[in-house]
Amino acid sequence: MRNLISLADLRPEQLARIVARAVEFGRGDVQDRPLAGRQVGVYFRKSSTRTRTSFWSGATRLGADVITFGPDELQLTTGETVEDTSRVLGQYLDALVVRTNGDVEEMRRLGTSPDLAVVNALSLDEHPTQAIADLTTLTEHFGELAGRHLLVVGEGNSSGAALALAGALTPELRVTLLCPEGYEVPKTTLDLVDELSGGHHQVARITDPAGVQGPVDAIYTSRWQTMGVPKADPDWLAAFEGFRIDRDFFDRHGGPHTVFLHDLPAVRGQEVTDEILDGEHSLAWRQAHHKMTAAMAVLEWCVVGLRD
Ligand SMILES: NC(=O)NCCC[C@H](N)C(=O)O
Repeated sequence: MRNLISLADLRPEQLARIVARAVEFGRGDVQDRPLAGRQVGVYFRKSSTRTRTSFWSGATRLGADVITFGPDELQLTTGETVEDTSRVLGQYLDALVVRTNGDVEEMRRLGTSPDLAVVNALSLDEHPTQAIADLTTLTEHFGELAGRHLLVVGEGNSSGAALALAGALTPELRVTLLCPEGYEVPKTTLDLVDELSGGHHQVARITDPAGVQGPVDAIYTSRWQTMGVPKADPDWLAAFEGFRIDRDFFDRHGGPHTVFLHDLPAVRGQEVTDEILDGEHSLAWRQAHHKMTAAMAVLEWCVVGLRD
């Protein structure tokens, strides 16, 4: 059993292998049921449309049985420790897919049972399986990531942090994080990017849209209020002026072959216009499909290992 709690735990070749497997699943390449007889728990403390359903559906397609837990259904809510929960659930389950209000460190405590593979399906600070779905979408579309330039626009939230770490593990991919001042990817994540890559990466951080060195190959955005939670500053919207992905932004920083990605859910008209989200350059809906192929590749890697 192997956890997938942070992309920082993966070696570059492991990430590449998981993405390649997800691309295979995207071609409908599921010959057998590698998780037959396995039990996968899905424990979500926060709302989810894509991640919970895609893990559930993906696990079932791989032959596993799935049990789901709502936010208040485990004794964690009544004070049982995270470690004790892990020790017990490890005796029933092979994997536990978790979305919490906590950080990666809390998830690591849940991942202490050697018999239970814990998968981070979004923590406060990172969304690793989203980044795997994103790299899968880009790899499927472009054939390879080498030489491509991904522009990540908006709040430096859990998806942005995961993409920064993905950039550290994929030095052949250029990743520019364009986040408004005060809403950037945390410095701890950027330090981790340096550490993981030994300084050999193409992850850059800017706060002014005029600083984008385009045309880029992919423009990615995410809703501005992470998990729909209102921001503390009543004037926060002012900081995001110029960050909406509309036709003008797309034409200024993209080209005829540039694609658009969004982790969804979208707040239409805010971080992206309908024209772009539904337009011919949008891969956002295919990207949503790859939530499932990524989930399948991650579960297979965690529980039985990927075959070469
Ligand atoms: N695709 C997803 O997993 N969406 C969940 C929300 C992620 C998004 N960045 C948000 O925090 O709003």
